[in-house]
Amino acid sequence: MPYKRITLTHFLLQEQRRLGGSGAFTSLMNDILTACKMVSHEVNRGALVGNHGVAGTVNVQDEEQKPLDVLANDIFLHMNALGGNYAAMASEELEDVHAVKGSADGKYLLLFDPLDGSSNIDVNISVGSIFSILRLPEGADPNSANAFLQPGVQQICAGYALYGSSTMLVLTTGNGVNGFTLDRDVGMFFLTHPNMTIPADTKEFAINASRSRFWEAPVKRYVDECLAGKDGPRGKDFNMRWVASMVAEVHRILVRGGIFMYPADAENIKKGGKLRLMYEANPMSFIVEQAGGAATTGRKRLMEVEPTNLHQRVPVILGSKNEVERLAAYHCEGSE
Ligand SMILES: O=P(O)(O)OC[C@H]1O[C@](O)(COP(=O)(O)O)[C@@H](O)[C@@H]1O
Ligand SMILES: [Mg+2]
Ligand SMILES: [Mg+2]
Repeated sequence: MPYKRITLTHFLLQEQRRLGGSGAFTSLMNDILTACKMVSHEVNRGALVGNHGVAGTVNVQDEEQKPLDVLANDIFLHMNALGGNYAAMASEELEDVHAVKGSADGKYLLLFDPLDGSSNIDVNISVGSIFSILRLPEGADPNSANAFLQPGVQQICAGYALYGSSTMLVLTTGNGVNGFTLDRDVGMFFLTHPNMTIPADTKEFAINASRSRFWEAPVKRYVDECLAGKDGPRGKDFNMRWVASMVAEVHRILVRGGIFMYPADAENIKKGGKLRLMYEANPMSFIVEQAGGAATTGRKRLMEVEPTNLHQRVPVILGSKNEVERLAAYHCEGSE
C-alpha cells in the first residue's frame, strides 16, 4: 500500500496557498505545533522529571498552578515569540497581555490555555492545550487587552492538542476541521482524521453531575429526560461521560458525537460560569461549528458573545446540533 499520509506542514502549505498572503500563517502554525510537541514530551515524562504535584503558585483565576501549567505556559510564550508573527499573546496563566519583544510587524494575536484539564495531570488522564488566533486590528495597541476583546467569529484559526494515548492536533481555519497524529519516531504530525464532522444526533451527554443541585431548570429538565431513557419523553437511552478535561470531551464529540455542558449554575454564576470565553469556549466553538455542530451559552451563540475581559467565564453547551438546539430551546421556554 503506497504511503499516502500527508504531514501537517504540507497541509499548512496548502492552507497557506488557499489563504494567500505572505507565508506568515505557515510560520505561526509551525511555532504552535513545535510548542505542542514540547508540551507533549513533558506531559509524557510526567513524574520522571517532577512534572506532577503542585507548583506552589496561584494564577489569575485564583487556581493553584501545577508544574505543567507553568512549564507549558513558558514553552508556549517562548516558542511562539520566535517567529515574530504575534504582536502579543494572552494566556490562562497570565493576568495581563504578554508583549512580544521585537515583533513590531506582528500582525496576529495568540490566546491560549497552555494546559487544559490540569486536575487530571497527576492521575495520568488525557490533558491538552487550546489556542485561538486573531488579527491585530488596524491601529490597535497590541499590549492592551482591548485588542484581544474580539468575538469568536473574528478568529482566523483555532485548535487544540490532545496529550492522550497518542498526541493529536486538531485545527480549523474556517475551512472544515482536520486532525493530525504525532509520530514520535519521525517527530511529525500526520493527517489521520480528515474533515471531521459531528453527527447531529447523539445518545451521549457530558456534564459534572456533582453540581446538579445548582443547575438551572432547563439543564435539570434536559439531564432528567436523558436519564429517564427510552421509557421517558426522549424515547431512547443515553450514556454519560465526564473526563474533566474539556479537550478530551470535545475530541470525543468530534469523533463520535455527543453534547458537552458546563452551564452557569447557582454556585458559579457570580463568576459567569466555569470555562473561559477567550481561550477555551471560543476556540472550541469555532472547531465544533466547523464540524457541523453547535455551541451556545444556552441563550446566545457562543461565538457572538461580545468579550469584556480577557479571562471572563461563560456557560458552555456544545456538540451535536440537534441536542444543543433542544437545550437552547428549553432555555428560551424557561425565559418566556
Ligand atoms: O473539575 P470540574 O468541575 O469537573 O471541571 C473540569 C473542567 O475544568 C477544566 O479542567 C478547566 O480547565 P483548566 O484545567 O485549563 O483550568 C476543563 O478542562 C474541564 O472541562
Ligand atoms: Mg482549560
Ligand atoms: Mg489550563
